[in-house]
Amino acid sequence: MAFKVGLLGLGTVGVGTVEILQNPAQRHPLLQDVVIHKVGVRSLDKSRSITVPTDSLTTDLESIVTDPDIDIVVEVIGGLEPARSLMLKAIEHGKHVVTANKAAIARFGDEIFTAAAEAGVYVLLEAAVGGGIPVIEPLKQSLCANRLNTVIGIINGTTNYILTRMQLEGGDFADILADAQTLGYAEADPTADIDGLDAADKIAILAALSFGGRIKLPDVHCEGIRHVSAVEIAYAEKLGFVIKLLAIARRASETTDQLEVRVHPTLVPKSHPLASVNDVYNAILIEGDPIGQVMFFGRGAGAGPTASAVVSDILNIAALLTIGHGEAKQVDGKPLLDPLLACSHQHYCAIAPMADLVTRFYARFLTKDYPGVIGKLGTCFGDHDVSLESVVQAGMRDGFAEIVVVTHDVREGNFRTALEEIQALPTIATVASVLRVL
Ligand SMILES: NC(=O)C1=CN([C@@H]2O[C@H](COP(=O)(O)OP(=O)(O)OC[C@H]3O[C@@H](n4cnc5c(N)ncnc54)[C@H](OP(=O)(O)O)[C@@H]3O)[C@@H](O)[C@H]2O)C=CC1
Ligand SMILES: N[C@@H](CC=O)C(=O)O
Ligand code: NA
Repeated sequence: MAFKVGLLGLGTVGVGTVEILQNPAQRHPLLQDVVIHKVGVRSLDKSRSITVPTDSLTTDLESIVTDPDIDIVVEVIGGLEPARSLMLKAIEHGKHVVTANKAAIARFGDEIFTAAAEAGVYVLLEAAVGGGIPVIEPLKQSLCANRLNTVIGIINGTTNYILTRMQLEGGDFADILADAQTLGYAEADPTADIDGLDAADKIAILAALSFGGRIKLPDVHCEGIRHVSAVEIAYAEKLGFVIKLLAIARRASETTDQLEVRVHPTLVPKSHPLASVNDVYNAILIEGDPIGQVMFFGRGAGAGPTASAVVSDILNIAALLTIGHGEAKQVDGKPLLDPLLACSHQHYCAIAPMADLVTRFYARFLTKDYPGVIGKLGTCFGDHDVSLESVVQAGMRDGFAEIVVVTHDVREGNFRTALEEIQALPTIATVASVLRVL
């Protein structure tokens, strides 16, 4: 039995996918039953590192998603449109969909999964989060017996690559970003990586799967790495931390159903398992009851790793088709979907305001070098219940005394109010940096 794939996109991930499908030896035998029927691209003239039959290449992507011969549409063009419309049309035409497109799923997941449930088809997205790391399928299946509490991840390969190289070798941000683009890690528009938007899309998807409800993307607090300077990386190092762009989703407290869902650069203690996740590697640490902590680690971007996830989704669908998806069990004339593989959440999760977040903070101040400055800082913080774990007067910078503070766990709203008062003190020249600490 041959299952026909319509591939939308032949860029980094599309090429990686073709490479696996064209080389089935020593992989799962089911791969031999999967054939690439058509490939949709923007330009027919572009030179490609792989060869596909010229009569399968087309710029008419609509003809792929409506082709009655195609069983599975693989969407790896990226972006919002026409990716959204093409996926919806494929579903409407009874095709299963595999996508790596976290941006489209994070924004249009409701519409896409509702349409898929209506049509009795699967939309699988293992490649959309953590590239090659299996994390979507484990959340849906292997971990489904757990009450999950926390998901913390390094889930953007480009920023992890940049931060790692900044930490290890200094180096110019723009040059390092250019390397990440050459290696195929970055999005078509790398601001999605640098400003944390790609990680926000991914944590919204992970939170929805972990906590059983949809997430409104604007509810995800999102900060990127533009303001992480070499100075902060050096201070973090001295204090026993590394700086990572973390994406965090967790229950805000035992007593409410509210979640925290946020992305921001974070000082991570060097002893923490996420601290040693470097370069393009991603890792997702999940905590649940009764499993405790479990961590997934691997390459979060790049052609081969991402294609590994795409092809595993194709094979999952091929396996279901092999045993006769839709032929045996039907409800209202529609094929019954495996409830552990399909997405069927209806309600939206409530997200706690950032002001209520309880966390540690790092802050760096430039002050006039008068006696009593540290005391004034301490008083402002103390007035707002912000207790300090360490205060270091580190030296002079640009004629100002540099003071670095790390707090205990405090309420973010209180910390920000104290910071406003501190900023207004005549002795304070600048609040040079504020970062959260894990
Ligand atoms: N790169 C990575 O490491 C990862 C990427 N992803 C996701 O995978 C998806 C694809 O990424 P990637 O492979 O890097 O992207 P690329 O930019 O490398 O490739 C995009 C492909 O889609 C084609 N394409 C784009 N728009 C259109 C259009 N309107 N009509 C026809 N063809 C179009 C392009 O055609 P042409 O070649 O003719 O220009 C190209 O072949 C994205 O959603 C991305 O977020 C997920 C995980 C990792
Ligand atoms: N641009 C993304 C690619 C994978 O999703 C990243 O850098 O992680
Ligand atoms: Na994955």
